[in-house]
Amino acid sequence: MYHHLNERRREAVNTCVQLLRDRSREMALDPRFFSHIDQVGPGSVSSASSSELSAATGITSPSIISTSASAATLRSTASSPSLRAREGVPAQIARQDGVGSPSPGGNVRVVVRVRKFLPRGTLPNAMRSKIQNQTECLISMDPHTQMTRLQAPKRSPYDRGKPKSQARGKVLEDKSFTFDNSFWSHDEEDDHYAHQEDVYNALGEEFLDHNFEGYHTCIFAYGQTGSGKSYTMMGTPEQPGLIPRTCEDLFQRIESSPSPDISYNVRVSYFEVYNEHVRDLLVPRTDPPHYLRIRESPSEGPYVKDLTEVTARNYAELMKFMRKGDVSRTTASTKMNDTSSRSHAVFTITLKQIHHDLSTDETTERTARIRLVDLAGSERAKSTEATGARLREGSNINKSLTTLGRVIAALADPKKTRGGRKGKELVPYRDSILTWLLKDSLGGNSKTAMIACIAPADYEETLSTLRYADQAKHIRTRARVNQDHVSAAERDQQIAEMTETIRALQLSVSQANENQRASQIQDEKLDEYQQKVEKMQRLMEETKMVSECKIRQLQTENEALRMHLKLALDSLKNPIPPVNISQRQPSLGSLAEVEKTPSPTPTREKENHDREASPAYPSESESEADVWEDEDDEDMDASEQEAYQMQSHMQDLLGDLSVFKRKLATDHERWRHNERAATSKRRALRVIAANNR
Ligand SMILES: Nc1ncnc2c1ncn2[C@@H]1O[C@H](COP(=O)(O)OP(=O)(O)OP(=O)(O)O)[C@@H](O)[C@H]1O
Repeated sequence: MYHHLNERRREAVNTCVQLLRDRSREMALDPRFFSHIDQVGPGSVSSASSSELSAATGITSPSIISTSASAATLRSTASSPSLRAREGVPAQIARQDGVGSPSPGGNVRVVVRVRKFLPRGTLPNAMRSKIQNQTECLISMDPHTQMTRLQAPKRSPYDRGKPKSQARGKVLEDKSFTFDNSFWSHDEEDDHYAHQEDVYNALGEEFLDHNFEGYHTCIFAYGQTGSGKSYTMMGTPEQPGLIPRTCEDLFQRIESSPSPDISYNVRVSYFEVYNEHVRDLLVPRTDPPHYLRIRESPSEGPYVKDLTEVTARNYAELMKFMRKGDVSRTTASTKMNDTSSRSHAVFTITLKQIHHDLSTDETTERTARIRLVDLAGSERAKSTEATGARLREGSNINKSLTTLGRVIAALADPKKTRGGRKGKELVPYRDSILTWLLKDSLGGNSKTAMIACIAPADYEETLSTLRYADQAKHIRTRARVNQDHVSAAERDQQIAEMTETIRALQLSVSQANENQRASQIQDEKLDEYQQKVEKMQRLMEETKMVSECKIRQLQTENEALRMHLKLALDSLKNPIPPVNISQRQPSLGSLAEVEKTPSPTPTREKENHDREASPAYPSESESEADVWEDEDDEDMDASEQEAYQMQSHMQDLLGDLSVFKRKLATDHERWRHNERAATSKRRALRVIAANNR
């Protein structure tokens, strides 16, 4: 039974290979591709044949046989031009029906690339000494089998000649691994030297084909620091890497699209994960840095909230955004790399293709996400001799890469990924920001490739990278075409719904504006009223002060009058006893003296004369006592009169005072009443203003 099944499987694969060869010849493929296919010949398909075929073509065997897009998929090979995307897309889009038609995923595609020795002048100090010690290249690659061989370094002189068991250090062995591609970028003199262009042709182009078919893709570069990740992904202006080449090819394909029925929309975002924080690379740096949050949606998986996503209308615009993000990326000079990437950078292009079929009036939308990730390099604190911030960065980089390793290990283990909920929880995506964000790319709806970058002369680091990569080969993702098919009726309904939503939104916006205006008016009124109240308060206080001053003055006056009155009454009650006349009458001698006085006043003279002439004036001979009595009586009358006048004046004053006091009390009461009213009005206005906000 098993044998029979195996036989049938072999037959099917052979048919596929034949089909593949025919189609490939039709398209005049790169000869390297044929040599690759030849490896997957009838003799070699029995063990793990499907995965080898997948390695050779980038697709899995079931899809070759069964999907309607098989012919198109066959054209999407490592070195083929993207004819499928350029020619086939319109037809395919029109042909595809249903929402996100399922298509089998595939294994993560794993390629490895070894870099050259770097010129000594360009090397950081720490690497110079390292390379001085290890000038031999430990890597060899077979372009036919795509095998990468890691040779153990020569044993130390101390251990030379001794049996392995007696050697002092660890016994190092040669190791071999087979990957989907082994890119030899060590010696340009060699025939199989892989330039930047070759890497793009073998991997980037095929992945772009997948994008035009509607698949999400992800290519990430992994490797120790200084191994060539950024060179492979970004490259240099003279030698552009995978990202700029993908951008260029993308717009070339769009611009040469033969179908006028398809419109394209390209959006781009760029972020970095630095010290377990996400930072938008398309917005200017801020101090302190602004980090973004991660959310998870049931349909799209984890995503970065509020990430800038801009539309790029042509290649130049796309490159402008790429450069802008690149400049903003966190890099630093370390002992291992002068421009070491201290963060994981994720460059994402979203390609939307909208095809409208005029004959049926139907619309088909395909959305593909192209994720290109340049990871920070794994590093050993000992090699980098990092301290402080660099050491912290290094440990965070290592933490996320270790988690990535655990995620890869879990995904590669069928026991952990198969089955229900329980199995899924075994993949520790959430243990680092990087793995959480790459969740979909690593184990979900995506076609994914890993580029393992290695240095030519570092046995231990290279072995660890190759083991990592070897494990990743076993991961299967579940990529599907992300396509929405909308009939004319559905589209009309959508438009009606959207129009309704827009109307409701406009209404709420205008309502909000009105509310804002009303609250502004309320605020202005409140301000005005407050100003009035303050003015009134000031006036009241001034009036109060004047009143107080008046009261004080009146009180003083009152006091003075009271004293005066008291004195007057006292003097009335206790009149001054009449003064003895003899005391007052001057002596004759003295009168004589008076007479002798040279110049009596004319008045006195006149009085004397009058007195003599008029009987009304008593003569001097009349008794002096009578004169004094009359004078006393007159004095009494006058002072009594004065006292009465004063008393009545005082009573008037006291009356005025009490009237004034009453008035003051009324004013005070009115002022307090106004104050209370103002306070309650203020409170009411504050409540109205708060309700309006
Ligand atoms: N294939 C290659 N051909 C020529 N030069 C290369 C190649 N790969 C890497 N280099 C050079 O090696 C140096 C280190 O490479 P790169 O900066 O890409 O390393 P990295 O892995 O990104 O390091 P890090 O993780 O520290 O950022 C650079 O000077 C780069 O130009």
